[in-house]
Amino acid sequence: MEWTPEPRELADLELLLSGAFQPLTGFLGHDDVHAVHERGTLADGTPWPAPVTLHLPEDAGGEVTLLDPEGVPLATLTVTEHGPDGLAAGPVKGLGAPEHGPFARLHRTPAQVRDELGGRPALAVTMRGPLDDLDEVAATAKELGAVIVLLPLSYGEDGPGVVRAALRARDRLPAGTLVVPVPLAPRGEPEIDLELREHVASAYGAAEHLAGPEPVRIPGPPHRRGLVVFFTGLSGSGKSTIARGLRDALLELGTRTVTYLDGDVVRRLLSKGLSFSKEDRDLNIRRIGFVAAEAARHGGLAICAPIAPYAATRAEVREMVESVGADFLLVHVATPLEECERRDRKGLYAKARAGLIPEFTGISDPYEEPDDAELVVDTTHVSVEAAVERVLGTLRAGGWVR
Ligand SMILES: Nc1ncnc2c1ncn2[C@@H]1O[C@H](COP(=O)(O)OS(=O)(=O)O)[C@@H](OP(=O)(O)O)[C@H]1O
Ligand SMILES: Nc1ncnc2c1ncn2[C@@H]1O[C@H](COP(=O)(O)OP(=O)(O)O)[C@@H](O)[C@H]1O
Repeated sequence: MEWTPEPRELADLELLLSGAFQPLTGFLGHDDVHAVHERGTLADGTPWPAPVTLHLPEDAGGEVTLLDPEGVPLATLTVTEHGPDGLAAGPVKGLGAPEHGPFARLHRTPAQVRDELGGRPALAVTMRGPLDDLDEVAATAKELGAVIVLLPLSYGEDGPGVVRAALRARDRLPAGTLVVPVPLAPRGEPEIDLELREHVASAYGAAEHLAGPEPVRIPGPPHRRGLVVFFTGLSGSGKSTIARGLRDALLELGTRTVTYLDGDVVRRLLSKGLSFSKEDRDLNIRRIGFVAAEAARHGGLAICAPIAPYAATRAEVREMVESVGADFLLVHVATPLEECERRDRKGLYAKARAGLIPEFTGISDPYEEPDDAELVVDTTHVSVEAAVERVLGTLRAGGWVR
């Protein structure tokens, strides 16, 4: 079978294939993960600081071809173990796919770098942001008589920026300084992260390792940050009416760019042909989330108003949006079913009751009430203007709109 791992898993795969995670040659199984957690070693006692794991779907086994998000086969995994938690272990073998992505031309395997060093001692500096003390790096290298190898840890959105910082630093360090991006995803705990960086540095031939300072992250002010306002609620609850009112109010203010993902337009274009089965609804919501996150990635404000009946799928969209550095605001339009049905603007509830529309949300299909909404609006006794004003008030209070 074929499988596309998550971005973090793909980053680990690249390090397994390049040899940067030596002595590992594949994803870890239960016993190794357990030993790593308990003792900071693999099950056989080899020091190793962090779990390197992969989740596969239940039915996976045997040989699995691992693909990148664009479908390019990267490696084969021979599954030797597949636990009930989905964790799959086994050795990986690269398929020689050409690397792409920003600064791919700078990537080199540890063996290539060790070759280039030709036995000279190396001082590796792993970086997640700009280096604040280049003099110290230069002095340490001089003391050791070592070549400086800058290893920008290029995983994630900030990756290209870290590589640029390394290239700038190289220009101010002694001639011969190397820059080799390494897509090492950060681990949750700083000490584990540091230990893993040590391992990677020594794989690249370093006699000594310096860890660059953690980047200082100053998030932009909320009115410049991307934002997705995501309305959820039953059909007829008032999502589209409030969403349109919000869009118009924002356009009148003129302080933010607005992308409005109208539910009907989505179903006519982006999600044309999808049904109202759980699977298709989930796909519809993921598509909406994907487009909204792209709009928010560069500081835009996106408004979406689908029913989005499933909590897990809404959570996925929240995650997608937050992973691009934007904010996510869930607005539950909590108008009760009786009121939606009384309004029955499109006559759909009557048809659903008569059994003419199967799987109709609230009648013959589930709606999972959110327990994580930033704002809840029941429109039963509220005017449209007042409902819009409540959302706008939340945006003003959070500083997203000025
Ligand atoms: N079976 C069934 N269940 C619910 N809704 C149905 C169904 N069939 C058609 N419709 C019409 O489709 C609109 C909901 O589409 P969404 O894309 O928002 O739904 S979902 O989020 O994918 O669940 C919804 O529009 P709104 O009234 O604007 O919510 C309905 O008019
Ligand atoms: N406070 C309110 N906010 C939003 N809609 C309201 C409100 N009060 C009454 N309505 C009416 O409820 C209906 C909601 O329909 P719509 O916005 O299409 O809902 P949905 O998009 O959730 O299916 C509209 O006819 C609208 O005029």
